[in-house]
Amino acid sequence: MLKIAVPNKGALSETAAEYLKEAGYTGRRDPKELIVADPRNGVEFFYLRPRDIATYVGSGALDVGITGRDLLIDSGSNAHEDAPLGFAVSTFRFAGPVGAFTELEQLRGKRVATSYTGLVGGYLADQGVDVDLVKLDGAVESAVRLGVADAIADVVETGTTLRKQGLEIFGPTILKSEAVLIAGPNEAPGLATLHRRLEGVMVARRYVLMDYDLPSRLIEQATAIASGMESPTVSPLRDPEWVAVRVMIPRTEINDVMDRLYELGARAILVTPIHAARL
Ligand SMILES: Nc1ncnc2c1ncn2[C@@H]1O[C@H](COP(=O)(O)OP(=O)(O)OP(=O)(O)O)[C@@H](O)[C@H]1O
Ligand SMILES: O=P(O)(O)OC[C@H]1O[C@H](OP(=O)(O)OP(=O)(O)O)[C@H](O)[C@@H]1O
Ligand SMILES: [Mg+2]
Repeated sequence: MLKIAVPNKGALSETAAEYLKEAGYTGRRDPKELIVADPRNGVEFFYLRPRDIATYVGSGALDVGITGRDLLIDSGSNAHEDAPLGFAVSTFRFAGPVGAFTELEQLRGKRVATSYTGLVGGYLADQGVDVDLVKLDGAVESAVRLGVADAIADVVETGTTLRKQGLEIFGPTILKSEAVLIAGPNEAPGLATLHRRLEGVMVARRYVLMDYDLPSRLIEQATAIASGMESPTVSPLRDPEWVAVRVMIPRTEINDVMDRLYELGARAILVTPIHAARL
């Protein structure tokens, strides 16, 4: 059985559970369950605190896990990133009171609050900037206003939390983070299957199928607008002057591509979701 560590709460847990469900695994029904066996798929899930997942996987106690790249690096564990998963996307940034700091150097000798002392300490050591790190558990954005730090380093998604506390980001991006599949030091049979299944979920979420009819003389121009994964599927229609075309396109481009294809002369443009994929 492949032993898989999954987040039991927090920002990663809900989407991680959805990914696993869409990948065909049986998740827990009750949030109090900590261990769930899925013998049909040859795996066992361990619901753990996101911050502890890299520790369990790095030690070899569990084979693989889903966590954040920032948490993986922060842990200093022996686990490694196997695949990015495309959700819980954020950046890790320094922030200070509006107008107070413009560059990293200005942090020298200052108090910097963070929940990620491993990640931030490592980064600052690489940059040769000595600071006084203040370790907090969360809600780090309040640390400056409350006087325990001069600046902070934390997860930024929209930047709303920072702004509400009168802070602004400055200096270089410490890390671009997202949820990742991690693996431990031992070889884990079954990891390749899990990896392919999760990648399939990512593709199914990110792409849609677009079908349309087109005068056949326009196919080259249409391919320049939407080229698909390898190349569009082109099928004959009863009218020899027309063809039916199918392409995969990123969800974010649906309306732009439809507008451009319609202007070119495509008609009956239909978009359908993908439920599962193996590329
Ligand atoms: N607003 C956010 N947007 C994207 N990713 C986020 C966000 N907040 C936290 N994360 C990511 O979630 C992971 C942290 O997970 P964890 O569940 O410990 O944090 P949390 O959501 O702060 O939980 P809690 O605050 O309940 O302890 C990190 O990988 C972090 O980058
Ligand atoms: O840039 P934003 O969109 O505002 O999101 C970033 C915030 O979200 C997370 O906080 P969370 O709510 O998990 O609280 P925490 O700081 O106590 O962990 C993170 O720690 C930041 O504070
Ligand atoms: Mg949080």
